Amino acid sequence: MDYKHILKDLFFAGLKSVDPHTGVKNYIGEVLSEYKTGKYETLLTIGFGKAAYQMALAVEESLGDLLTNGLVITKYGHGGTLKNIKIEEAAHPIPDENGLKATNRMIELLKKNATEKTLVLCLISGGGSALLVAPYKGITLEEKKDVTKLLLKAGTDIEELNTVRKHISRVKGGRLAEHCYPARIISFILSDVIGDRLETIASGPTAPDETTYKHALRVLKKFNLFKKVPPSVLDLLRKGEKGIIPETLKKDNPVFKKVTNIIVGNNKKALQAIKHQAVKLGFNAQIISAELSGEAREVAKFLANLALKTQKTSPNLPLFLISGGETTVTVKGPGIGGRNTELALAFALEIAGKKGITLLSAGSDGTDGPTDAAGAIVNGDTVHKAKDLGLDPERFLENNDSYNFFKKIRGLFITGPTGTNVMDIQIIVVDSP
Ligand SMILES: Nc1ncnc2c1ncn2[C@@H]1O[C@H](COP(=O)(O)OP(=O)(O)O)[C@@H](O)[C@H]1O
Ligand SMILES: O=C(O)[C@@H](CO)OP(=O)(O)O
Ligand SMILES: [Mg+2]
Repeated sequence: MDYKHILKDLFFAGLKSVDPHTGVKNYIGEVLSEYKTGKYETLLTIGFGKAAYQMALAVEESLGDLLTNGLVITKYGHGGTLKNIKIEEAAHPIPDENGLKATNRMIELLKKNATEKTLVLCLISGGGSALLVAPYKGITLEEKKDVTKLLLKAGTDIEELNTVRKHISRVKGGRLAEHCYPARIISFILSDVIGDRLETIASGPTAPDETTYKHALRVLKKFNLFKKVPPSVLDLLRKGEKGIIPETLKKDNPVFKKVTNIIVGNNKKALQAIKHQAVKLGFNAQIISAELSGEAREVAKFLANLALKTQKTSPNLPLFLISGGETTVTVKGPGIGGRNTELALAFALEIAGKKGITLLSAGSDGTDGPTDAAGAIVNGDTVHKAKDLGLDPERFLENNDSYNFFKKIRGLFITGPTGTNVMDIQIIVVDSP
């Protein structure tokens, strides 16, 4: 049986359950009832992230003319036009001038409007760290871009990456909430972080930060970046460590008395919907974890072993094994790829020649790394198919060139931007050999 279409349908069923538009509508009542207490004169919407436009659209549809003003920043190609909320587009994952300008405008907007009588609705989704960009005094945008590039390439996980980003920013690590003070803030958050850690999603602009300058320096040390990062960045972090400049906002800060953070969708919800749909189609299904992390090719080995073992021992075949999370790739080669195509290629090598196992691995946002694919679909024939075409799969993996590998063998899974963003999803179907 060819499971490719079923895997794709299941993936889309998962995405539907974490549609940010629906997520916002599910919780908008909280904003409305707060606004209707009569305490507020101004209702402002701000937002940033890959799902920002979809979230803003839901807000405009729900609140209409109650909205006073708004500005959200999303990734290029993810925007649209709204009546009351201005949509700006900027670069991700490396920030750019557009992001910087839009963020400055957002800070101005907050400065002008933030009073006790203002209710700020803040729409947060993954990608926000790059899109909401305001380097700390003494650091230029170019320097910020350099640090981001270095950290991404080094294979930092999102906690580590954002620990550094939070400490060189005027808006991350709770500092955006400070710009809103004394206004009331309700943040709707679409989580693309393992464990839904508020301080990590989009670098926690409205959440208390548990990390310190010391932690940020530790990250640079761990990845041997002391000599590589711009001196201004090292200098700032060291000043922070010595207490010369203030820390990011901690949980006892009075600013947070004004803030409510609400998660409106996450990876786990998508996995549950996939399981539900698989069962509805008459299959057995099991969620492995919504917290997969680690080097993509290692995670691939773990999943392949699990699938092979399941094939040998489970009485319930065909069985769908569902997982999610966010792996990391330490990019050593010159190739093109993302976490999902890398994982899929490594998985294909592990199950080469075996019958009955198919994997789909894809980014829920529809973009895997700097590519136009969401991920890839592989089975036991993938490696043979490549070899028949004269390709060396191991070589492609070594070069971190998984995108080109799948492009050549037509194994890419392409969806275009999906409008949502809840990390990555793997669905494996295990059938008898
Ligand atoms: N050649 C490559 N092969 C595999 N992964 C890569 C490659 N180049 C970059 N990446 C990975 O892509 C990730 C960024 O992908 P992206 O989908 O934009 O991230 P996110 O979904 O978190 O915003 C980084 O973790 C980086 O390690
Ligand atoms: O914005 C961010 O900090 C992260 C996590 O939320 O998202 P992404 O990995 O998509 O950049
Ligand atoms: Mg992605």
